[in-house]
Amino acid sequence: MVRLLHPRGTEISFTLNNGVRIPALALGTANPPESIGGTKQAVKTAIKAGYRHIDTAWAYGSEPYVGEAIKELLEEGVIRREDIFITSKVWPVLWDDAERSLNESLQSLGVDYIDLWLQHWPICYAKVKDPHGINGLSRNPEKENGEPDYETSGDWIETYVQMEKIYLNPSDRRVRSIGVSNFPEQYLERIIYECAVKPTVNQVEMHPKLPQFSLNKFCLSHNILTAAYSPLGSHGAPNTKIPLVEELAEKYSVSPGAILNSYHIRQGHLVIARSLNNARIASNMEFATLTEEDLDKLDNLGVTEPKRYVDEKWNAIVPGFTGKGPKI
Ligand SMILES: NC(=O)C1=CN([C@@H]2O[C@H](COP(=O)(O)OP(=O)(O)OC[C@H]3O[C@@H](n4cnc5c(N)ncnc54)[C@H](O)[C@@H]3O)[C@@H](O)[C@H]2O)C=CC1
Ligand SMILES: O=C1O[C@H](CO)[C@@H](O)[C@@H]1O
Repeated sequence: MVRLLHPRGTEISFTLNNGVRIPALALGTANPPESIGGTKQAVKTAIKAGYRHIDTAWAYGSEPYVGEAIKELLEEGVIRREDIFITSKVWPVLWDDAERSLNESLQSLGVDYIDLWLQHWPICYAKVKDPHGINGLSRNPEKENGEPDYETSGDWIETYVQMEKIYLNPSDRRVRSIGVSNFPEQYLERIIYECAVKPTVNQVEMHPKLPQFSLNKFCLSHNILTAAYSPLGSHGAPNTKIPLVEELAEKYSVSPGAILNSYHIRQGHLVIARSLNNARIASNMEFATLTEEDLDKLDNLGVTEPKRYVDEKWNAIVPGFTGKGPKI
């Protein structure tokens, strides 16, 4: 058994390409609708345990619960606003109204700035009213034939252009940094070529079964940090059951969740893991100083057992996605 003195994942941070410091490990809040109310307690537990980064989005419906947690933590004197880092995102139904997205996120979160604001997907969706949707809009609008209802006249770069305008306005302090999510290399190239502000982060699905070698190489060469979402394999955390991950958890005396998070932090990537369970929130913070050999073995799973878990049918419009669900 290897025992090393080391920090926890929550104590490690990186620097974005605009100089802003970002905590490496975030608590995810894309909780299912039936348990979304548990988000408030999870955020409070996480921050009290040492997490300093919360990942949310306009589309998750979790922002009001994150907001309630932050309000109480501020009132209790546990943290100051500047002690925590909040990431939020613009969903593609607001592809041409980033201003509305930002104002609604700020309102729901009860804060006056967001630390990192991402374009959630390079997609333009039609705006369809839905009283059960997010702030009155359908999250994933569909046509009568069940196909995704894209705004075909839209250009996904419009969202980023609107975001950078807000970020670049010196009298506007609502956003400390901007970035993207689910962007393949060729889309990043277009942003770098056509826009004034290079994204600080590209948040993508990433774990040993989807190590994103080529995208990471591209992002590293452009000083864009990659952030790993669904590190545990999303719903039900299937990656925690991988025998190699269990073996490494035993070797380092940490949980399988901590091995999966450390896999990214050890390589200089951000990582976002979700849980509503106090013990798991705490165990996911542990950090294992995985060796090069361990990392190589984990990377090899991307060759022998490749899998993408987040691949819904409306994603298929983005290069690299099939829209056919988790099996590839
Ligand atoms: N930008 C984007 O398009 C996306 C961003 N995200 C962000 O990334 C976050 C994390 O990704 P998710 O897909 O939510 O999945 P995840 O990979 O974090 O796994 C969540 C699942 O793992 C379980 N779990 C957590 N810790 C565990 C442990 N130690 N042992 C066993 N089970 C454990 C949870 O109960 C839940 O079922 C999201 O909550 C969201 O904030 C997620 C998907 C897409
Ligand atoms: O962020 C997101 O979360 C869901 C999957 O959990 C996905 O639709 C979106 O990109």
